[in-house]
Amino acid sequence: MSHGWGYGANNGPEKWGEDFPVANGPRQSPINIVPKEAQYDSTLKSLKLKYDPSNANGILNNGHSFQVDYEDDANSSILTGGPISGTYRLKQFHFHWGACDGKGSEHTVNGIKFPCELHLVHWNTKYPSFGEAASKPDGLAVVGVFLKIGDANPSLQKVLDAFNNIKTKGKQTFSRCSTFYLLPGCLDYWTYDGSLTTPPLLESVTWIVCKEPISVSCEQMAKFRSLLFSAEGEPECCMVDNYRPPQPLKGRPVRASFQ
Ligand SMILES: NS(=O)(=O)c1ccc(NC(=S)OCCc2ccsc2)cc1
Ligand SMILES: [Zn+2]
Repeated sequence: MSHGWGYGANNGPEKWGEDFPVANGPRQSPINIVPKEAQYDSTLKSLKLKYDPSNANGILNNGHSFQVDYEDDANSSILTGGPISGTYRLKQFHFHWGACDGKGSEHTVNGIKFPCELHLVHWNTKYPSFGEAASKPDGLAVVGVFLKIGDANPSLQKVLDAFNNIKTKGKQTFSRCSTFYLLPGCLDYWTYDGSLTTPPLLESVTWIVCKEPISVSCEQMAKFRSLLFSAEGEPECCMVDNYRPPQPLKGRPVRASFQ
């Protein structure tokens, strides 16, 4: 792949292995979750998420998705409990979505795709930085939340209202949005050992996928699809279908925090 990775025919997920051989590794993400095959584990703790909106740094169109970055120099927005031990700091959150409501999520459930999936990215504070943690098997923890079509999501709307300023790759703007309200009411989850779902595809992620989706309206999904992969002045390329398909489980256990 001579040019940067992306989601097109020439640089998409089927080609990533050329530059990132770990793409065919033993613990790649996402996966298809089959609830009946998940093992209930009564020792799994409940998720503890503490998010402080005041350390949100702003929203960036990074050319693959948009992400809301967080100040991660203190334990103000953290994940504890769940399947992890210790304290993981929120670094950013972002989404993956489709060109239509029938696809877009990275994880699937019984082969079902959701129109969108939220990823809340955290790193283990036993390491000095995200970059260090990203190369360790217990370095990262990503909380995945499915979005399903329904009522408009007021918490999401705060992020979408900033979209006119970040239409093209490289644009960023300020937004103070509270991550906490992007979480579902019930925090039952599945968990398994996996990887980043985009290059460099590092196998350092403890995945925590919430069973309960949050809602997003059709109009809000249309707003997601108004962003561009392309930079200002380049031929316009709509930011849609920025998801990697499920990868082989290769014998990994998927545990459930609920019966
Ligand atoms: N979709 S995902 O949640 O698996 C996910 C999360 C973070 C990233 N990458 C990030 S935040 O990279 C920051 C730069 C970096 C530093 C060391 S390795 C990557 C890629 C995919
Ligand atoms: Zn992601």
